[in-house]
This record gives sequence, structure tokens and C-alpha cells, in this order.
Amino acid sequence: MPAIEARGLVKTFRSVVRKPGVRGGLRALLAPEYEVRRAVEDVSFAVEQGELLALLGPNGAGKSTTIKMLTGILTPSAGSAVVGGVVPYLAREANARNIGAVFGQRTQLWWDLPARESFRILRDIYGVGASAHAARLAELDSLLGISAFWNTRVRHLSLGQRVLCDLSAALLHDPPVLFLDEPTIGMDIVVKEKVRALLRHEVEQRGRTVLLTTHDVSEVERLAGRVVIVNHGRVVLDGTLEHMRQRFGSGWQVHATVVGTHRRDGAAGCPRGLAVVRSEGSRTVFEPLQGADVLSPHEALGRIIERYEVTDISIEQEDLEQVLRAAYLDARPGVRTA
Ligand SMILES: Nc1ncnc2c1ncn2[C@@H]1O[C@H](COP(=O)(O)OP(=O)(O)OP(=O)(O)O)[C@@H](O)[C@H]1O
Repeated sequence: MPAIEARGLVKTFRSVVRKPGVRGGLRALLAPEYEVRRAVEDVSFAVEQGELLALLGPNGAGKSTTIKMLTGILTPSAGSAVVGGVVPYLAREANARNIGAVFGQRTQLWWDLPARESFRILRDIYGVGASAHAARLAELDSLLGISAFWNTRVRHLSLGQRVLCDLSAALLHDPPVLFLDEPTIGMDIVVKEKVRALLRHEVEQRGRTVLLTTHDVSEVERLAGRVVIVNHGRVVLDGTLEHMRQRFGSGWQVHATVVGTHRRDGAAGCPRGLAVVRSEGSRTVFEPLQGADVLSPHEALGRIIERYEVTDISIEQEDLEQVLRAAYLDARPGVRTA
């Protein structure tokens, strides 16, 4: 059985439409008009035990709403979810023991207490033995360096420090499944790397299952074996990064350092069959135009060298950021399991 399973999840929100002004306010109270928004239209996927899956999608795609249904915070309007063998929104207590969750934008720690106090309270809530708790805390400290600020009141922690404490708190009761909604928000690159090392450790050494949402492309590149992309509340891709590149990418690019704007043949525009993706100073990135006659990398190199005076040229894999942008702009929903 998969550790996480979402089957045809749907979530609609009904909210009162509020028109401006006092009359609008009164009307909303006396004769409210409702607006129904489908945040999640149809989301199905499964995550195996010991797998890390990145749930990706543009702003407003329905990722957080999906995670909220999988963590039991929201009840689906239709469809169902099973996490660690239980239905999260029905068996809340069993679910709480099974999962850890971090919502980067919010904290589960007590605002006016030092983080370490929150850890003690959570230890008592979950009934974790004192020595197991101390060992787990020591391990988290060795990976995240949290002892440097765990005696500071949570309200005085920086955003990055606070999320590190939240991450530790989510792992203290040793849950088999971890949900992370934008966990590296506000973290610098050194701290982000610590979090990635922790997640690799949790998945590879502890067999924990991790479902992660992020807008950080390097995180996806370094961590995720598999991704699910949602757009307009539907799954548009379920597969590996390679599948994502095949589906939404153009494959390869040529990175060239062009001397001046000098063109050897005096012709205007890009060499035939190529388009300029971006140009920063003398560095220009080309990609093949899609169509009947797609150039081979070798032909592309030849045409660029023929046209421009170049000091450096290489074939590179397309930026993942660009592939993701293409995926997010893709307006044709429908399940495509790669
Ligand atoms: N409680 C709510 N009431 C009404 N609409 C909501 C509610 N929660 C979310 N929505 C709407 O549902 C849609 C999906 O929101 P959600 O937060 O799931 O997106 P997301 O993919 O997590 O986006 P982001 O990357 O910006 O965090 C959005 O249009 C949002 O405005």
C-alpha cells in the first residue's frame, strides 16, 4: 500500500461576495450572495513509502489545499485520501501520530515560548520517552544547528530559524510521513543546503515518506526523484524530472559567448532553425525552433559559429526553470502519467 494516496480529490470553497460600501456590507449580512471556487478539481497520485515527491504548480494551482486534505486539516468535497493506512480527515488522532507537517508560512510552535519549550510540550503530547526525545533532538541539532537559537522565544526568531525549529518539531515524534509546504521559505543558501541534507537523511536512512511543495527550482533538481505538477486544480504531469523535460522542454540549448554583435555573414536575426532564449551581455542562449526540421545540436553549433564570432560555446541541458515555466503556462489540463 502506498504511504500517501489521493484519489480524485476535489475541494470547493463557498464564500460570501462582498460588494464595496456600507450598502454592500449590509447586503452581505442580510441577503448574502455566494461565490463557489473549485480550488482542487481532480487530484490523484500515490507516494510510496521512503519516496520523496515534489508537488509543483503555479501560484493558486491547488497545492496547499491538496496538502491540507492529506494532512486532515480540510475534508475533501469529493474523492478520498489515505495516509499511512488511515483517512486523515476522519481519524485525526491516529493521523497526528503518523504525520509531521510544516507549513512554511505558519508555525505550530508556541509564539511566546523558546522553541525548546515547545519541543518539550510536543514530547509530552506525543508521549515520546525522555531518552528517545533527547537523542532525536541531538541528531536534529547536529544536522540543523538549532541549539544556537532554541532558547530564544519563537516570536524573536528570524523566519529561517523559525522554520528550522518547525521542521525539528515536526520530526520529533518520528512520524513515517512528512508533509512540507514551502519549507525553505526565507532561508539562505547555506541553511537550505542543511535542510536538503536533513531530508535526504530522513528519506534514505529512516525510510520516511516526504511530500514537498516548493517554488525553489534548485530544490526540485536536487531532491525530487519524482514530481506531480498540478495546474488549475488538476494533475498535468506525474513522472520523473526527465519525463518533465521530455514533456515540456525543448531538450537542449547552446550557450555561446559572442564577441560584439558582429555577424560574419551580415545577415540579420538568428541563424536559421534557432531562437535566442536570452542574452545577458556577451552570453547568449539559443534553442532549436520546434517544427518539421528540428536541428541537431551539431548543426546548431555549426550555424552559430558560421554566423558569429564566438569565444566559448557549449551544448547544455535546458534550465529546469524554463521547463517548469513551460509546464505552468501549459493550459491543457488532463492527466499525463509519464
Ligand atoms: N479558504 C479558502 N476560501 C476560498 N478560496 C480559497 C481558500 N483557500 C484557497 N482558496 C483558493 O483556492 C485556490 C488554490 O489555492 P492554494 O492555496 O491551494 O494554491 P497553491 O497552489 O498552494 O498556491 P501558492 O503556490 O500560491 O501557495 C486559489 O485560487 C485560492 O485563492
